[in-house]
Amino acid sequence: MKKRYASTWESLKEHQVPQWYEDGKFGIFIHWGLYSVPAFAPQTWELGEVPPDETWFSNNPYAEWYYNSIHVGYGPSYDYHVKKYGKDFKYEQFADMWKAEKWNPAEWARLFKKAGAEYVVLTTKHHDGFCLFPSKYTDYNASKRGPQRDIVGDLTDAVRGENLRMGLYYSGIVDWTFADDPILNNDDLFHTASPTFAYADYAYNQSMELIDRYAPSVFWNDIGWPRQGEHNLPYLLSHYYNTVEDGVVNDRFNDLYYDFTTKEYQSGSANRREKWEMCRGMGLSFGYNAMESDDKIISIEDAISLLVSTVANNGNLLLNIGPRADGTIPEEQEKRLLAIGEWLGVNGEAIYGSRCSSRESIKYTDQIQVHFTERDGALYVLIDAKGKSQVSVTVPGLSGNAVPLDPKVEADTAKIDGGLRFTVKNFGDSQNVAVFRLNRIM
Ligand SMILES: C[C@@H]1N[C@H](CN)[C@@H](O)[C@H](O)[C@@H]1O
Repeated sequence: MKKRYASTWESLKEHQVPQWYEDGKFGIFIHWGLYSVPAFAPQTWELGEVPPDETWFSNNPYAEWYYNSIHVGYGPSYDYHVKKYGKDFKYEQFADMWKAEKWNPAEWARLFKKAGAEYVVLTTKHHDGFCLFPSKYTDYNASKRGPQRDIVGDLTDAVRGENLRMGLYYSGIVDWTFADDPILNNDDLFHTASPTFAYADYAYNQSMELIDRYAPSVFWNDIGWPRQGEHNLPYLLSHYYNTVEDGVVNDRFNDLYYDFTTKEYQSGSANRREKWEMCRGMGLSFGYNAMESDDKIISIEDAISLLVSTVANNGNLLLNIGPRADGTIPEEQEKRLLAIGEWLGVNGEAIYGSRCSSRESIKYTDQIQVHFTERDGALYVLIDAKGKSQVSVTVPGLSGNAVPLDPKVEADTAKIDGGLRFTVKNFGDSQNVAVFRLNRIM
């Protein structure tokens, strides 16, 4: 019997995180839209590295913030815009320059499958208010302008065709088509952005539209929910769960409710006793930044380290790609997705369907880290060499026969000082993280 949720916080709190989200571990975030046309931002900091003040917002590394970055009227993006497009060029003009002429959603979906992702989350409306779906509530959308197609629907079909879950991102509290005072600090972000009841109804209506049209497995709201519409949330979320029984929502509804909490780069917190998700771009931006060349984005080793450390601490990794305006995925981003997929192809047994071990991760003085996951009565030991070609570490309190999942890993294990000493001489096809299975949990 399908559970039915009432539009009350009490009823919503009975919702459990579904097994597919606990098991899935790895998703692909996609930021694609008008901002992909200029594809520019200064390469400054990771979110959380510096305070979210005027310096951050006027030197915003997020290319998808291009509208606000030029709207503040000074700074690197403003200077770039004036030089490239001219002072009088309006952001909205990008709506007729974005053609997605080389876009092949089936190709994207095949790549995400090869990357070992279990779910995908696509922006349906970012802060600029441009919708990637044929919304009844605005013509400022991709079926009427630019690509002239239902981007959300076409990708949803392709992703589901590869048996992956499709999630949708919605910019709940910020929409610069309703309120576009320049945002220069977090007070602007949470309090002056879209302050009207009219916008709250708009956000509610569009969210219902997305739920009813696409039944997304993830409803990924961003930044917050319009304060004037908080009373609507129990109905919206119960409608969502009654429509998508195994759907999940994040924690960006004004801290009122969540299935999973979120971290973004260095911002946010993770509690390994709860389900959480780490999201980040491959570089400093979510939207494509043409300045972010191969040497400026996360290395393959660091991406695998991030996946392993996130999963071992009860998180999922939602790694973002920023496609070009024409619909192609930059080669350097594709290279990382394929490498993660190859690593998961060899070591995925320790990742998919695993659960957080009671053993906490260990960081050794030379930065080497050892993480643990558990699954079906086995303990997995994931040794992250952090760039070293050979490592030797003793893991206390372990015993038993440790078998590398990658047959090309050359390693010895020995009982020593009440623990197991692992000496890895060759990481085989496992980049910088060698994984061992112990068939009984000690
Ligand atoms: C996933 C990211 N979330 C932030 C808000 N913290 C957005 O401002 C950013 O553009 C991106 O969508």
